[in-house]
Amino acid sequence: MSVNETFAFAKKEYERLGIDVDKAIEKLKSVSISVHCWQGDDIGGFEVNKSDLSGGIEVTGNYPGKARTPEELRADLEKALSFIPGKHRVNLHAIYAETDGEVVDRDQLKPEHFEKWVQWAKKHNLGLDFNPTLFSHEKAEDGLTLSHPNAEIRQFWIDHCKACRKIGEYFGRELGTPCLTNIWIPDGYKDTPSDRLTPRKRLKEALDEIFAEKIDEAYHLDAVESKLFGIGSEAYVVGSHEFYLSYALKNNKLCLLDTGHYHPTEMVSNKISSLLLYSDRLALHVSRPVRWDSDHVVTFDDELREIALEIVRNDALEQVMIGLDFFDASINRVAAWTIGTRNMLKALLYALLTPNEHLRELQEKGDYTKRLALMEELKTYPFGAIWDYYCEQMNVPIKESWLTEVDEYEAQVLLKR
Ligand SMILES: C[C@H](O)[C@H](O)[C@@H](O)C(=O)CO
Ligand SMILES: [Mn+2]
Repeated sequence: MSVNETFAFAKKEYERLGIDVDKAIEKLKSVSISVHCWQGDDIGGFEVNKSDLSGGIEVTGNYPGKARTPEELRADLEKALSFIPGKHRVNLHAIYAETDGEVVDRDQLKPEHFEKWVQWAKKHNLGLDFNPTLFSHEKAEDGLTLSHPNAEIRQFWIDHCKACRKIGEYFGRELGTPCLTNIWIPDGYKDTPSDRLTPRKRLKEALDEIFAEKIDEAYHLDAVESKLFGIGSEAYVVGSHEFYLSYALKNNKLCLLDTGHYHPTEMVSNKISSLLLYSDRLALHVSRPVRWDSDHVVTFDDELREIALEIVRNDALEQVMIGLDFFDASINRVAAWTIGTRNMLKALLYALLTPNEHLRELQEKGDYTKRLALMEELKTYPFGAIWDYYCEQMNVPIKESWLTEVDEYEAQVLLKR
């Protein structure tokens, strides 16, 4: 059967549940996912004086062909995006600045250092998001940055974050879509602290200074990302979930929830509706923790579907800024982007094809039998036929056919690096 024939059959199945399939597809077309550049080069960046990866995050694997230059990284991103339906965004880090061989320290970064990224984004109709990089630097060697007891080091990182907000604003003004600039810091202690409050006071003061300059939200939004622990900060992280949730609510910033940054049984899907009650917007780093914050490639698993269902059933596609955050160096990196981003979009389509109103009514009248039965039966509805049709409509390869092109790209480009 052709894609259209299987689609026609599947569409009738969903219409029987009262789903407007065409409307669901149109809605999905409007969703932009922020694709993280750092999967393409194992969070290396392009600084003249590069430091080793630090900050308590790990990239494992040594699959050949990672991008070594901005041009290679942009080419790999273009290749991956050619397999991903829809119009999306690319999420950059400050270490991806292009300074033409000049040594520019992070507190001195300027919009001009990202001009090539903006020209590229314009050419490919992409939005850009941004992150200050408060790791992989000599001034972050002891694992402390914005909360550091040394005022000079703290000021360096405050100035770096201030510079990054201006770069984010530049992205927003140039591209006509607000840039989300997300601050994550590695600050914490390996072992039991003797004082949890003082570092958090310093972080709060640092953030207050960083955000003192108001930037038009038409061009720029601020997010703060919490964490539970890192390698070397197992006992205590200054920027905990409670800290940033409170800070974001009190200062009207976006709280960014990374799905790898909570206890293994603590689900981000369970948090979204609570935040939506108190904040206009929130942000996500969708990742897949295996045993710890391992940043595995996102798969089409229960939690991904549940996150998508929470966003869709609460009509929050405009309020939740969906970013991805995984870095697997054990597989082809173009394939990693493709798998993870297509899965995020699949999960959103799955949620858009779910009779959410009917399920809500079943819950409200206490019919938990039908609620469970229907949610389970939906898992074997012909969702894949709708996804294939969507991919074909969006001129991207259907099913695993994109792998052929990835193999060719690997042979002709990646393995020659
Ligand atoms: C590279 C990112 O800033 C990083 O992954 C951060 O978002 C994070 O999740 C750290 O664990
Ligand atoms: Mn993250």
